[in-house]
Amino acid sequence: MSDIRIRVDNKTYVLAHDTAQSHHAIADLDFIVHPHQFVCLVGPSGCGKTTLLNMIAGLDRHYEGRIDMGPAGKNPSIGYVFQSPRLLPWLSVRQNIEVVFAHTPPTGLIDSLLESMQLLDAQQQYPERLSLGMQRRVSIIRAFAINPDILLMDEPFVSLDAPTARQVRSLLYSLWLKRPHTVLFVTHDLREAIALADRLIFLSPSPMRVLSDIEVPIARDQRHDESRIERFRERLLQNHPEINGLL
Ligand SMILES: Nc1ncnc2c1ncn2[C@@H]1O[C@H](COP(=O)(O)OP(=O)(O)OP(=O)(O)O)[C@@H](O)[C@H]1O
Repeated sequence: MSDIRIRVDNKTYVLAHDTAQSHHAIADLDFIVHPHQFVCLVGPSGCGKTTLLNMIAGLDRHYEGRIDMGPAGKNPSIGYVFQSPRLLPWLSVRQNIEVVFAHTPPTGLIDSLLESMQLLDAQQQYPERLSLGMQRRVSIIRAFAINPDILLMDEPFVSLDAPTARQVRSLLYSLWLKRPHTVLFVTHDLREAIALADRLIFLSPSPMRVLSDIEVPIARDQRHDESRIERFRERLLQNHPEINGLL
C-alpha cells in the first residue's frame, strides 16, 4: 500500500434545471494520506466533504484533478460507510455482510467481526428490528470485511445519542487498532476527531480547500483520557483561530 494523493483543482456542480447556475464546491484541494493513517476531515456543513468522499470512491468522476491511490493498473479496494447505514432490508445481519464478498470469506472472519462489534447474537435478525446504533455497527463491519486499501467513513455516528455514539466509536477504535486500515473519516465533532485521528484536516466553506493540517500528538493508549482530549482541543482552538468558525 502506498500514499494516497488527493488533488482536486476544481469541482463545480451545474444545476441540471438551469445550466447558467453553478455551485463551486471544491478548489485547489491538495493533501496526501499515508498508509494506515487515520485522518479526520473536519469542516462546516455543506462544504463538500461527502462530495470529496464520493470522488475518492469513484462514484463521482466529474471534476478536474487527480486522485492517485497507489500503483497504476491496480484498482484499490474501497470500503465506504455512508451517512445512512444502507442495509438491504430483505437480508439478515449476517447476509448483509456476506453479500460484499465475491468469494467465500475466510473461515471465522465474519464471526470475529460480529464479535468485535458485539453483534453475534443479532446475526440472524433483519435490519428493521435493529436500532440505528446496531445498523451502523453492521455497516462498519461490512466496510471492514473486504479488508479495503482505504476506508471512507461519512459521519458514521451522526444522529446517535451520546452514549451510543461513544460505544460505537470505542468498538470502531478497537477494531481499527486490530486492523489498522487507511481511514478518511468525516466528522463535525472535534472531540471525536481528536480521540480517533492521527491527523486532522480542517476544511474551509465552499469552495472547499485545506485550511489546516494538524497531527494529533496524543499517544494511542491515552486516547480514552477525556481530559487530555479536552486540553488538546482547547490548545488547538487557541493556536489556530482559523478553525474556530468552522465548528
Ligand atoms: N448533485 C448535486 N447537485 C448540485 N449541488 C450539489 C449536489 N450534491 C451536493 N451539492 C452541493 O454541494 C455542496 C457540498 O455538498 P456535500 O454534501 O458534499 O457537503 P458536506 O460537507 O458533506 O455537508 P454535510 O456536512 O452537511 O453532510 C452543498 O452546497 C450541496 O448543496
